[in-house]
Amino acid sequence: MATDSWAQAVDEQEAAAESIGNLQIKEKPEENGTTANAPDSSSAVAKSQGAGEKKETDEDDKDDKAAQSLLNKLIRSNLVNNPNQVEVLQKDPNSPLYSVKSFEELRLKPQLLQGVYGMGFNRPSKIQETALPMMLAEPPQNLIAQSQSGTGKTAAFVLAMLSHVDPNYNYPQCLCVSPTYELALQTGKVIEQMGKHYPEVKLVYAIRGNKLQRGIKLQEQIVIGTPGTMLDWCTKLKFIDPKKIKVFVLDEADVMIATQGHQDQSIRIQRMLPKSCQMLLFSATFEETVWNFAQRIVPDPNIIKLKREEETLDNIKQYFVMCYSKEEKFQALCNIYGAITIAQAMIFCHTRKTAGWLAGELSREGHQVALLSGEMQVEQRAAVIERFRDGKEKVLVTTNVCARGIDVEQVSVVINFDLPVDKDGNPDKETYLHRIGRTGRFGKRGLAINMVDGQMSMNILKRIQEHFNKNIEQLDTDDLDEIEKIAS
Ligand SMILES: Nc1ncnc2c1ncn2[C@@H]1O[C@H](COP(=O)(O)OP(=O)(O)OP(=O)(O)O)[C@@H](O)[C@H]1O
Repeated sequence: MATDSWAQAVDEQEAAAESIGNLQIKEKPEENGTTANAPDSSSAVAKSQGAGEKKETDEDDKDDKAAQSLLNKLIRSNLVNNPNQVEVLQKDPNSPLYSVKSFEELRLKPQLLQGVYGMGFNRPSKIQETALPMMLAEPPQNLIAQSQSGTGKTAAFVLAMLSHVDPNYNYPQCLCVSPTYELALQTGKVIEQMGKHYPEVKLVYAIRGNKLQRGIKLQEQIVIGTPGTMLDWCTKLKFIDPKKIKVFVLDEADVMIATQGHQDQSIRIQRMLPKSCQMLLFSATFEETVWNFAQRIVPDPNIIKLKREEETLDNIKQYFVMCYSKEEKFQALCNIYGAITIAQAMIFCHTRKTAGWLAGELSREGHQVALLSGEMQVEQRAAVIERFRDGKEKVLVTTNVCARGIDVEQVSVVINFDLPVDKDGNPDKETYLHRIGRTGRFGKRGLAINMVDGQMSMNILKRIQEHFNKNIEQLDTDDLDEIEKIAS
């Protein structure tokens, strides 16, 4: 498919594509330590956007934030190392700002300290250094915290919730709302792990499918769930007495506001809570809409921000190859593979169809190829990325939507089989930078090869080049000596 016709191809694909709204997680939370009243997984599996809510657009055109966020959680095993400094805006600028370098300084309950160390945490992460003293202060302080995924936000608010509950009282004291069932489950798992040595504290999931008998009052101290069910449990069903809530956490605020209705439901829950209740809101990004929402949820907040480390194109050698069809592009790719040793490469295509075709052709050529495609469920996608990250496959072919926001650290070669363009056919510079660029963390050199297949894509390439003011050299893939040079 020529790049020029991509928009049409996407349209066709969208018309035919199935929604990926049925992302499912099968596992049931473990029941050791902090006890979880999890619903039967077969009945409780809800749609990622909430059962019954129709997704507005199809996968190839939609930035499915909830799925991305979940994927990142599933494949991440470590803290993201961010060299930036946290910015702190205190409610009361005159009060001293505490920051801790160890968990001991927080004077946690011994059971919780044991839980924290049991999870392998040696010291607080950058965001935790400042957020934890604020959250654990007396009287408790409200907090809005923004930092990219993987910087330790979940662990921080879980520790705050576990510290504030009183296990002697058998009623809900902490509410935590998450945008989807799957994200709620992930947080629930962290609560269970961290509360492993604190079995008196119990947890229940307020999610569609967890049907409780009418008239009951919850005994669990922590309720985690999606906003709609949580609201019903506080209002119509009265399983929770909102007046007794001490801590209210709103997680993944940026994902939350992407779903119509979640904002209103969250605000309605918040309005029922007592003035003394501690309000905590977390977000990976902080655009205007998130900020407006955050201010409605959290009165008199302290604010902590940790800026994302910017990617750059320094240290990246960029080339383009002139072709006239996808077959020629494939041939050029084979020539490159024939001439240089590529440990691992990521190849980006516009559509699932091209990605599927290319993966098939490459594997016929004997390459170990992994394909990341939109129709896969989120867990399958996580498994593919994990295998690739572990080096089990050497080539990962994907569409941009699938791979957006995912860092596969060791990849030194990125191939744009199709150049990234936005819906209007303009160069998508941000995506280009994200695909090719590197942060200080992976400061090693990289190689980027762009496949151009006509005048239109040549124009796009020129605009990308001008924007970044970095030269993209032409590569003649029929000349083996020339290809060899790029690897040196
Ligand atoms: N202090 C710490 N020391 C070591 N590892 C930590 C620490 N805090 C959190 N982690 C680990 O780092 C990873 C990211 O943490 P966490 O999930 O809390 O981040 P997050 O900012 O909430 O990101 P996301 O929203 O994507 O989950 C997890 O694997 C977590 O177990």
